[in-house]
Amino acid sequence: MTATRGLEGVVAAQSSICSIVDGVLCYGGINIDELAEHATFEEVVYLLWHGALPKRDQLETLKKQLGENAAVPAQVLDSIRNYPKGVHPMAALRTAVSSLALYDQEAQDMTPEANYRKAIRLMAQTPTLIAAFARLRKGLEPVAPKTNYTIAENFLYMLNGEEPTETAVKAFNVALILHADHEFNASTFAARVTVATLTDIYSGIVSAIGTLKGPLHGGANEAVAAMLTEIGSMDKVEGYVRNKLDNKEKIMGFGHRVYKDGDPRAKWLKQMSKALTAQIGRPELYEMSVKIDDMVTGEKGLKPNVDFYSASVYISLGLEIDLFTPIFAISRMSGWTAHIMEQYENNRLIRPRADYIGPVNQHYVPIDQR
Ligand SMILES: CC(=O)SCCNC(=O)CCNC(=O)[C@H](O)C(C)(C)COP(=O)(O)OP(=O)(O)OC[C@H]1O[C@@H](n2cnc3c(N)ncnc32)[C@H](O)[C@@H]1OP(=O)(O)O
Ligand SMILES: O=C([O-])CC(=O)C(=O)O
Repeated sequence: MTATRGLEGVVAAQSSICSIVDGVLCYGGINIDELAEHATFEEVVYLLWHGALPKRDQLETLKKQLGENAAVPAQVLDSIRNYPKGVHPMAALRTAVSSLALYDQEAQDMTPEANYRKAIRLMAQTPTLIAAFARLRKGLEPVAPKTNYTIAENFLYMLNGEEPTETAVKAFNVALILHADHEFNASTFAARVTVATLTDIYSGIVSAIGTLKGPLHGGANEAVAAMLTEIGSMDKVEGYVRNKLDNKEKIMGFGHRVYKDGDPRAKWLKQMSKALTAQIGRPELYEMSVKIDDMVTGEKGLKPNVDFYSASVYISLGLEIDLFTPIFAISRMSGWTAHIMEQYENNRLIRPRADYIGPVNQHYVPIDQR
């Protein structure tokens, strides 16, 4: 038995949710470019969950269900009040989502209908949990969600306690669409492995959140923002990047396990970064990003992934850096729940083998003889 490091190139299961073929990303067979240009995030959620775009009444029903389920149980909100203020919001989200299960009467109901209702609640409540923690840690009261708002509107509204601008909602909607699913990425795979034991949907989502948090995955967008802050100005870009490359250190937001010729989502975020940084009067954030991109692409042949330009987009939207990965989680909740439901539909335990390379023919030695 020979191991494939990091399971590179291993096809682990069949799926009908999302495809990456020759660098083209599609949800339910629809190119991400068309969705980014025309769709709403709610349409994409429906597409991932049902395999087809919703008709008008189906979309209205889903929006109503999401709006009506956005408020979180009071017990969960109260427990968030007691979280240490300095913890990372992804750690807070991991615990908060886990605690949602404690107050969900249907948590252990494994019927497809109950799992679909839980997917709706998870999708609807994740933005509320994140916004509540983001406010409580600053000593501000949480803002209750509005039942008639979209996910993008509601999150920005709950976070800031004021009506979001049309520009912010539009940009946020596109960012949510672009991050919604990505076949067997690490966090989705973690979720599928977890629920393949036939445990509950919340357990799968907690695994996924913990997995997304890492800097090699979703956490990279925060690392990119930290890098832009550390660099600070255009004249420092070259020295910074050269130093990293010479020391063989990774530059966050570049490279990808699947895309070797560029991430199709990055061009959208690059375009948004250009427009939004100009609008807030900080074009240097975009210019520094482009210079880093040119150097890393030119010298290492590594292209920016979805996390690279999303950093300057989110900074432009006035979002705090440590909320970037939780925002990714809001979007990816749609994909995680879609994959969990697909896994349940045709389940088999996921259990690979290890290529054992440890010692053999050893014997038990009594403790005082070791
Ligand atoms: C939503 C997402 O999860 S997108 C990915 C977000 N993660 C990042 O942006 C973190 C930075 N990027 C990386 O760490 C990697 O490119 C990953 C994790 C995305 C992909 O990893 P892998 O497919 O395992 O590639 P791996 O890490 O083996 O890299 C292959 C080679 O490219 C180099 N490399 C890969 N990414 C980078 C990078 N960002 N900066 C510098 N060098 C890099 C590696 O050092 C390695 O070089 P070597 O062969 O000389 O040792
Ligand atoms: O697919 C991956 O490995 C990582 C990624 O881009 C994502 O999860 O969006």
